[in-house]
Order: sequence, then structure tokens, then C-alpha cells
Amino acid sequence: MSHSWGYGADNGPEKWEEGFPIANGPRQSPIDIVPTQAQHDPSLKLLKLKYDPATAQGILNNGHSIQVDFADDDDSSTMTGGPISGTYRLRQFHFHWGDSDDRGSEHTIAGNMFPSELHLVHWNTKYPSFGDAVSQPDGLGVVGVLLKIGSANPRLQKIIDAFDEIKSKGKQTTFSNFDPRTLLPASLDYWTYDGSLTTPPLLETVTWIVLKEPISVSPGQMAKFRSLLFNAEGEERCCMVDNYRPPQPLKGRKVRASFK
Ligand SMILES: O=C1NC(=O)[C@@H](c2ccccc2)S1
Ligand SMILES: [Zn+2]
Repeated sequence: MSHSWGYGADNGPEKWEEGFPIANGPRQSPIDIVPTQAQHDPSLKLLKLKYDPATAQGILNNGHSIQVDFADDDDSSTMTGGPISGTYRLRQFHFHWGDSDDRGSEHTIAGNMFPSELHLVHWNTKYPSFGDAVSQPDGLGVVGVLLKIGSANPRLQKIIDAFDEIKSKGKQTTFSNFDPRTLLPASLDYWTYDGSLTTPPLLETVTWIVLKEPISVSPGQMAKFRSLLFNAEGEERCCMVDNYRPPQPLKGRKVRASFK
């Protein structure tokens, strides 16, 4: 693909295989999670997320989503337990969302799409850096949290309030003293399976941990996400919406549940 990837008709998920043939690989993400087909695995550990708010650095519009970046030069913000072994460091979190409330999540639950999905991206500290880990089969651990339409979520508001400063591609601003744990639902029950990045380069290096319990977001808050732009300042205006990859074939993989 000569031009860069995106989510439009000419450069979207249906075209990514042209530049990234692994798009048709054996462990692609996202997937449709069918709860009745997920097997409870009693050997799965509790998910342990320990985040230091001081590691929050900034919030960026990267032209595909908005992401909050974290300092990952020590073990201040980590994921342990769950289906992974060892310690994974939080690198960033970001969202995927739709142009309307009936779509936008990447994972679906028994065929049901949610209006948005939060991804907390962690990398395995057995490797020297995120850049090294991203190409290793056990390199990344991403926690996926579904967002469902309901009452306004005050935990999202600090992120949403930053959107005016990062409306277009390449814009960033400081974002400090934020604990992503405040975004998570009460229960850390999860489904887990071996998958991939959901954007190019689509590397098959992600242990996925999708939480069973969604968090709420209001229609007004979703409208703020939809006011962000894919384009840089001065380029043709293109609303940042539908920045999600649809579910991919399971290809024989098993999805395990941490709960009965
Ligand atoms: O869960 C994922 N969501 C994304 O946008 C993909 C990604 C790609 C590169 C870095 C971080 C995340 S992988
Ligand atoms: Zn993502």
C-alpha cells in the first residue's frame, strides 16, 4: 500500500493485507468473544494492575486515535498475574470508537458491538524495550475494556477535557497525575486469548485480556470523541470516527475465562 494505512475506504482494514500480509495470519485480533464457548480456566490468576499516576506523561492525537503515554523506564506502572508470567509495563492507553453508538468496539461479545473500547498496552520486561517486545510472541499484554452507553462517566472527563487541545493529528499536550485504574470497572474478571495488534503492523505478539464488565460512557461524551480529527491542521477535515478493526477469524484458537 503506497499511502499510509487508515480507516477509510481506500486504506482501511479491508486493504491492510496489501501492505501487511499477516492480516490473514493465524492469530489476528480483534475477535468475537462467545461467552458460552469460553472455557473457565481455574489456573488463571487474578489480574494485578498497579499504576503510579506520576508516570502519566502526555496525551497525543496520533492520527488514528488519541493516546495517553506513560513513562516506562522503571516498574512504577505494571501488570502482573492474569494469564501472563513476569512483569509487563504500561506504555500507553488509547480508544477505538464508532460514528454512532451501535458500533466502535474492536472485540464483540456474542456478536454485539459496543460504542467504544479502551486498550491499555503493556510490554514484557523480559525484553529491553517496547520496541523490542512488540515483535516477540509474548511481547505485549493489552487489557481491553468495553464502553457501553449509559450515564456520563466522570472518570473519562479529564481525558475528554484535553480533546480541545489535541483536535488534529500530531497535536499533543501534557497529561499528568492520572491513574488509569480509575477507568476500570469494579470486576477484573476477564477473557484471554493469543492475538495481535489491531492496527498495522498487525504483529501476532499480544496476549489479550478483555474485561467482562464494561464501563459507562454517555452519548454526549461519545460526541466529544467524534469531534476529534484524523487530519492534521490545514488538511481536509476528516472526523476521527470508526477507527476500529472488525472481528477476525478465530482459526482454532481457544478463549479462556478467568471466571465461572
Ligand atoms: O490493541 C491495539 N490497539 C492498537 O491500536 C494497536 C497498537 C499498535 C501499536 C502500538 C500500540 C497499539 S494494538
Ligand atoms: Zn487499540
